Amino acid sequence: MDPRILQDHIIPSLPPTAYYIPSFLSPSESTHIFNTITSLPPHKWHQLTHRRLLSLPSPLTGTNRDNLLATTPLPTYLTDPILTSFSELGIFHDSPHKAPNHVLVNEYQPGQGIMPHTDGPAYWPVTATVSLGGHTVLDIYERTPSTSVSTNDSAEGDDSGLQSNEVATRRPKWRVLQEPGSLLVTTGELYTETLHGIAEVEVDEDLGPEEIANWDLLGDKAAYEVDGGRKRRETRISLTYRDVRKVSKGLKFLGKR
Ligand SMILES: O=C(O)CCC(=O)C(=O)O
Ligand SMILES: [Fe+2]
Repeated sequence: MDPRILQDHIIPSLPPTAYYIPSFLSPSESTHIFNTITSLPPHKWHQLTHRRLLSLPSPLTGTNRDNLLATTPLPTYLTDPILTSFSELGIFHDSPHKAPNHVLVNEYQPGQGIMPHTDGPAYWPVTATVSLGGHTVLDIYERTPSTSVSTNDSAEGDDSGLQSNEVATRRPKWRVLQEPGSLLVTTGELYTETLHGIAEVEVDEDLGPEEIANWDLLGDKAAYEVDGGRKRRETRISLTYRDVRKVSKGLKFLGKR
């Protein structure tokens, strides 16, 4: 991470460290990537109960599901122009491969979300999330000794982190608003010591400076103020970029035809 470039984007009220950049992509770049993804054939997707998912270039393998079989590169709609911008910002500067090698693409309809979880040890502790389509609110929970935690392990559809009764009774400690075209980077203590999730609601409420940790960094506050801090969700696609620590090359003969 290059602190000189990113320091203007730190979300100050969160545990160290999260960075938020509104308008990371232009509207036309966002639309292009969104349309490319929504035009993919349905069979490519992994349908989960609460959302659908693509794990690219491939789902993690091995008993701990922590191993990336690097047989194919990431598709260009995920790399161009995003990886160039990441490298200019120095986001993966300290990571083992100096660049992300894995992307989870999550699509959420209004009313869909993801249970609180941690992103886990298979990845270098940096997650860079690009948001496309509609906005969302990421809820962040403090990790307590009694909290049962699982990792996002999304390829298997198991994204339970907190017990469901805990979710009902525990309020998130922080809320981060992710605008269309924005970039959110989570790392450090925030990555390892907190859980994050997205509530299954059709309308987000109480969007304002009191509740939203990155309110002062938003690109378009008016879009959330106009209806008194309420905003209806639309289809949102998130791209979560990570560097998987363990990479194994595919067996060469499998590539030959
Ligand atoms: O959609 C998001 O912004 C969050 C997704 C997420 O937490 C994950 O894929 O691990
Ligand atoms: Fe996650």
